[in-house]
Amino acid sequence: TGHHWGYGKEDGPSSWYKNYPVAEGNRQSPIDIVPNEASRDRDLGPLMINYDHCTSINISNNGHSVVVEFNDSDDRSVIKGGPLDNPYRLKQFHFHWGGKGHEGSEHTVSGKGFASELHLVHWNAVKYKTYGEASTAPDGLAVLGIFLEGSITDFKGFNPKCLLPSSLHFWTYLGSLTTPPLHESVIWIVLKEPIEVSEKQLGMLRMLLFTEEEDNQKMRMENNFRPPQPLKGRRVRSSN
Ligand SMILES: NS(=O)(=O)c1ccc2c(c1)[C@H]1CCC[C@H]1[C@@H](c1ccccc1Cl)N2
Ligand SMILES: [Zn+2]
Repeated sequence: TGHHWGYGKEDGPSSWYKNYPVAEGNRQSPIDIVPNEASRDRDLGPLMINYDHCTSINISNNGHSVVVEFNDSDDRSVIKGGPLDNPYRLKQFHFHWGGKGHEGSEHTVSGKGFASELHLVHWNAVKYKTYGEASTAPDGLAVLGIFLEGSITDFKGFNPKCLLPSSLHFWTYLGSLTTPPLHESVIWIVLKEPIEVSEKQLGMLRMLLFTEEEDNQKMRMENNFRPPQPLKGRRVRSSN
């Protein structure tokens, strides 16, 4: 199924274009966000996030990240408002992280990275019948990106509701999946305020192992982040 890809020297982000030519497309993610080049857009209403009745199904290691899947058979956990014309259903969340310090997030802010980045993945169930169909449509997915930075506080478990920072101010732009198949189907919403997690929690993410399918040797899963991609004339909007 599909081509093997990873974050190593041979199969990492700089080689993805070979099997996924869209890697060189016009709306690739992540990007470097430059706050004072973002345009404040008064038409951007507030983000409305309702995870009150979210039901997580499982937590798994898909070989590229640790993923928590949710029941998306109805609109119990949705995000709407902001740049979105419809409610988008929560499907899963996962993380990207680095081996140390301020490397590990996918988006950067004026060139500054964070220790990790949480992606809450939602799909447009109003316009599309399945997640798979939405994942290839230009307005099919909405991913909420939240920066994690190391500090002494803990975050309590994986309930996405308590993973949100106090402020829902955000940047938004049209982009793509940050991993193969790199579909240009994501409306990105990146929160300005990072959440704080403890070094212990970050250490846990860094401890996760994944297997190399072929030679089945254990490899450390870290630095599972794609570097920022060319903006190619796209506008980044900012909530007021
Ligand atoms: N980092 S990210 O937030 O830009 C992101 C968000 C959603 C998805 C992906 C990456 C990729 C990575 C694993 C699965 C694949 C995709 C998907 C899942 C199931 C079926 C089809 C597809 Cl394309 N879902
Ligand atoms: Zn991701």
